[in-house]
Amino acid sequence: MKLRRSMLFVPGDNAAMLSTSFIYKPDSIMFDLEDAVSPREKDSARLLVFQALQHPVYRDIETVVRINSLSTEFGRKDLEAAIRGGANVVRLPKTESPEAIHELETHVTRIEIACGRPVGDTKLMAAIESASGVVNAMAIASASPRMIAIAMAGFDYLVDMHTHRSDDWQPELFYARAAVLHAARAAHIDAFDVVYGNVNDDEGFMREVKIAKQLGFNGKSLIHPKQVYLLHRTYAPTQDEVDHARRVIAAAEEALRKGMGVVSLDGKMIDPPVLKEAEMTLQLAEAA
Ligand SMILES: CC(=O)SCCNC(=O)CCNC(=O)[C@H](O)C(C)(C)COP(=O)(O)OP(=O)(O)OC[C@H]1O[C@@H](n2cnc3c(N)ncnc32)[C@H](O)[C@@H]1OP(=O)(O)O
Ligand SMILES: O=C([O-])CC(=O)C(=O)O
Ligand SMILES: [Mg+2]
Repeated sequence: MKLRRSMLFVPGDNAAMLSTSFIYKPDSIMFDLEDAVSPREKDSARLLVFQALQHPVYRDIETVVRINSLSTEFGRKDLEAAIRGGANVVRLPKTESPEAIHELETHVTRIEIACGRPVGDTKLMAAIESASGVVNAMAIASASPRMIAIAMAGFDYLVDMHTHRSDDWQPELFYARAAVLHAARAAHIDAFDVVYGNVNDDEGFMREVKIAKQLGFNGKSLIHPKQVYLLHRTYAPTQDEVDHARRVIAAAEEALRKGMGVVSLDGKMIDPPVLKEAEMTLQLAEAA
């Protein structure tokens, strides 16, 4: 089980951040060449990211590169740098259709062959940032066997929807979160919740982390190192949850020995889905 709770954005033009981001131990590091980099820095950022990808400190951590859209003058050059540099995953921003993934995949395969990487080695993920993207989320999530995740991108999405982010339970994001999550689960890939932009508001960030966890997201895209720690702490099962999961598994094994399909533990039913949930809790605790 590859743990993907935290995917930390690192602006591709920031040499200092590129050289230190691994110390914060996010599950994945995402070097950004898109919106965190101004147009005049795009070329130098691409070179910095190409070099960072090859540094030994990034050998043991999943590296992701957010490229510019292939319809821009930067997209194809970004993709060359990401694949030749050895990025594990390419993140396509503002994805609206499965055709965009097919186009991306054609270029990825061509570049892998050209640079001698095994075909299929580079994985893909898509950020969903518009109403069209949300409506097409299922087709996007299942557009390629290279797809490992889709991410809900709240900033651009809420602009497209003519609204803005609220506090509390965020009704403006509910449909999109649910749609992206269902698409990911149906395609058996991971799902990331939105970036939280106020790095000084831990309480607001934690509110969103709890929503994401409760809905079932694997994790969130992050923009600041302290968000990594806060998120990992919330996603980790508590000792009580681990103890309970162990008791559920023991009860289920006992039931199996006795030939019973369903038993009760502390008055609560234990059946196959309850057992599966307990196993997932232990897997998550072990991986964390
Ligand atoms: C809607 C979107 O597209 S979101 C994606 C694009 N946006 C991004 O990529 C933004 C990424 N985040 C950042 O650039 C920064 O965190 C900012 C600009 C938001 C805040 O930066 P700062 O004010 O410098 O934060 P702060 O002073 O708290 O940083 C503390 C330390 O963490 C480092 N740090 C901050 N953010 C990051 C990051 N994303 N990755 C790596 N290191 C980081 C800083 O370099 C600093 O290191 P130092 O103590 O060694 O000097
Ligand atoms: O992709 C992301 O997570 C961030 C982003 O661009 C957005 O919210 O518009
Ligand atoms: Mg965006």
